[in-house]
Amino acid sequence: MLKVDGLHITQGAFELSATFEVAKGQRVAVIGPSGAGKSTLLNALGGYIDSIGTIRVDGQDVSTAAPDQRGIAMLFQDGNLFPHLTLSQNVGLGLRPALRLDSEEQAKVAAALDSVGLAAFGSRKPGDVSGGQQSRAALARVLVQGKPLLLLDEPFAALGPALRGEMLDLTSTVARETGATVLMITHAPEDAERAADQVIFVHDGRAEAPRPVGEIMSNPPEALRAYLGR
Ligand SMILES: Nc1ncnc2c1ncn2[C@@H]1O[C@H](COP(=O)(O)OP(=O)(O)OP(=O)(O)O)[C@@H](O)[C@H]1O
Repeated sequence: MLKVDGLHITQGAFELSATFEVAKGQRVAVIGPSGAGKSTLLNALGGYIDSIGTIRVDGQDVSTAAPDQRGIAMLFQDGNLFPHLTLSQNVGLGLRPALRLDSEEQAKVAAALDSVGLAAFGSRKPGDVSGGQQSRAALARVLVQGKPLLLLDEPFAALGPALRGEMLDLTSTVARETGATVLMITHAPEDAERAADQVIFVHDGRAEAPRPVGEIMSNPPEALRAYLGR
């Protein structure tokens, strides 16, 4: 579903290489030391920074495509909700930046809000809901786009453990329902064990091919063991 071949990214003095494949519907945790290049990898896949090499999504070469033409939706760490817009409007931005939605698009927004348990909260503004509800709205904005590949850059890092777990489970549920493939950066190995099928370990200038989460966590390679402190 995602095929990355000879990807090479340069950011100042930092360089990262990656060659890997991810099958459709897989939930993949991206882990590795701070500064290893996890965000850089996702930003390059999403088309937000330049890279060389080939990125294929569902068989289509999107290496030079604009971010909105890649079949990819990305959720950033802070969720980026606009405080002056309602949750519905914030979700609607995922469909149409100008926010003039037709009735079909409005129905999609309502369905996305419903899928994250916010059906009754669409008319509220971010400041009038809890942090967890804000996270749900940000997730809904990604879901409403209906893209086959979701890239999540530590979207729930600011939440407490219980809420974070809840959001991870919700992400898993909606990914399963929609058949979306998910790549999710996390610093917490327990998040990977809870919500991922596979792990991409990023270190020493490269992103390794995904390995099953149980296998890599129970028998971590040396560099991962050092990172995990085990
Ligand atoms: N615009 C930039 N110009 C130059 N170097 C950059 C730029 N953005 C990031 N870097 C460098 O690229 C490297 C990888 O950064 P990146 O944010 O991808 O790491 P990360 O693994 O996501 O880290 P963290 O876990 O701390 O968020 C770092 O050394 C960082 O300083």
